[in-house]
Amino acid sequence: MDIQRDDQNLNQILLEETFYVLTKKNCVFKVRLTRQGLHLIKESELNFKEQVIPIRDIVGCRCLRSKKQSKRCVCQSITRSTSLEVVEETSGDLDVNDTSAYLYIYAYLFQDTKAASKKRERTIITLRFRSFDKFEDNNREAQRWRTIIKKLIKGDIVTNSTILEFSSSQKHRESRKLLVLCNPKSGSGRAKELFQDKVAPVLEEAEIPFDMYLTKHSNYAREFVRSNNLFQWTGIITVGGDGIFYEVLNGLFERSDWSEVIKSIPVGVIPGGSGNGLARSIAHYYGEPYLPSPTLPAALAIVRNHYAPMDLVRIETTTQIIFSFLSVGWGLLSDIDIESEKLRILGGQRFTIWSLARLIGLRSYGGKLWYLPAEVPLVDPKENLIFSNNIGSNTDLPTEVNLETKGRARVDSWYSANSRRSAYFSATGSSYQSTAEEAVADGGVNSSPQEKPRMYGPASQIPGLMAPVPSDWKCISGRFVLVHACYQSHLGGDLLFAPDATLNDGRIWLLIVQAGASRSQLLHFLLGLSTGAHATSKSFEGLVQLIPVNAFRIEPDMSEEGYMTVDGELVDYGPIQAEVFPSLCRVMVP
Ligand SMILES: Nc1ncnc2c1ncn2[C@@H]1O[C@H](COP(=O)(O)OP(=O)(O)OP(=O)(O)O)[C@@H](O)[C@H]1O
Repeated sequence: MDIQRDDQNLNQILLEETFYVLTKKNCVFKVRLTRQGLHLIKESELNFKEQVIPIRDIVGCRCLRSKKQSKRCVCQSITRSTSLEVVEETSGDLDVNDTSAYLYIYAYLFQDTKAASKKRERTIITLRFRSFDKFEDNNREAQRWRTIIKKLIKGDIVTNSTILEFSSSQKHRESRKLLVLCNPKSGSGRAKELFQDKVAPVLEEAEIPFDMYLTKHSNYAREFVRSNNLFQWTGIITVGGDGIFYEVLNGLFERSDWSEVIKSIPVGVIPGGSGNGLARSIAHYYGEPYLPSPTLPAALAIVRNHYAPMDLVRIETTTQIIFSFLSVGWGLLSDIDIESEKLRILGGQRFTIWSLARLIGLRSYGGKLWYLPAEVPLVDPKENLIFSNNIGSNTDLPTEVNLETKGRARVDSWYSANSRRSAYFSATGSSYQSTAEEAVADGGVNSSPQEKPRMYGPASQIPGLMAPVPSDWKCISGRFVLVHACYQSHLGGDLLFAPDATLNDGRIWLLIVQAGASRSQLLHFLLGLSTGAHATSKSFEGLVQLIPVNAFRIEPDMSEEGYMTVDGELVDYGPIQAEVFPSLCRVMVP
């Protein structure tokens, strides 16, 4: 019953208007706005067709006016079609003869024709309000639609009384401002361009301002978040790989006000590095198409104002405390990650080549592994694995839809609104801080790098690293090819490590491969990591264990040398322990 009421609520008509397509005789569109989305209902003499643009696919909308046409050159063909150019209503360049108000609605439609070809397509719907003689009246109508659409995108409650409230001249004002920290050296060194070309345009469409800082050196982002007043921003975005996110996260825990910050300021990630495990995992949990445009689900996550709690893992080594969001590694996978650094120039292929090299010169490491098995799952992972809100848009919309209200005689030859080709308007108040400029907003970033900052964060619930392990922990001792823990589904863009993991399942997924496996078995295991087959296929039984745990400790044989990594970053080789803190921070999700 509740569901039915919800459905009715979703389909309640909030706004409705009739528009016309003047190029097609007698083609009338009824456009309705409901909590579910924008309904384009085509009514012609012969048929009736409804297409819905779900609210969750809409990133933003803006009201514009048509631009004054530049004077015709005498040599210009009079038959050349003039495309509509639009400007802000405050522009001195507007066409005063056209009193229409144009509402541009930007959407990224989810298309799920075949499971293999899920994708999002950018579409612009243009509604031309022209029923009144005066621009002010047309604009009031357009602004009313814009305000309500923006409220729905943000997830605000829209009632009949709020609609009335916004039918006056009240305009939507954006209250968000983001801090963007970009590592220009990550991946192939194109993270800044990636942000400017792929993400900034979506933020502009959503009219979300941001301040962007480029990191100048390793640990820059960490120092930045540790020492600046973060409350001037409503969210922090990292652009780069998992390394820059790791810096930001640990910088947050070096603040005495960490608890308030992680509760009130969500973090988001734009994948631009060579290791993008977190971004890939978030797209996976929410059923968002990741390839060929990995930045799009991340950009949508930022504009949608949706946050989800994420587990963090507190790591203790003999020298430091770390807060980790992705992984702890010892053995084969860490060796490949760290030692292939010297082949960086090869891009992603470095991992494949070094995997083969490491299989030929296979190593194992002696030591002890203790773990505390996870109790009954906090949530059923199967229920939670893919949480997709994607309503297939069921649309066959072109990339532009231009509709107008009936009204005054046409004053221009209309069509071709902003499209993929369009230049973007600058978002109000956004700033780019170049590498040449001082990035220090509050003057604190470069202060005393020698001083080791204190790590705050929640207190450990398990005995310290040097204390005996509790009796209910299990122990495996011997030689290991690898022990790798991960708390996300994906360890990297194409490594499906823990197929059942979710953002906040309260679990660490511990992968154990003991010595004794043949090279060919290990080759199959490494190949299986790309699809998750290592965890699901029976052929790996006895070779590979994937155990959900709440905490673990590794004590390597210190007479041997090796690598240990946390979130892909090298840490001191030696005893290490980890415990999960469920839902400790909030991340932006699509
Ligand atoms: N301006 C900079 N110059 C050099 N190194 C930087 C700079 N900014 C950040 N770093 C360091 O680069 C490291 C890797 O960053 P990131 O994860 O963003 O990219 P990546 O390509 O995925 O890296 P990797 O493949 O090494 O994990 C981080 O540990 C960070 O400390």
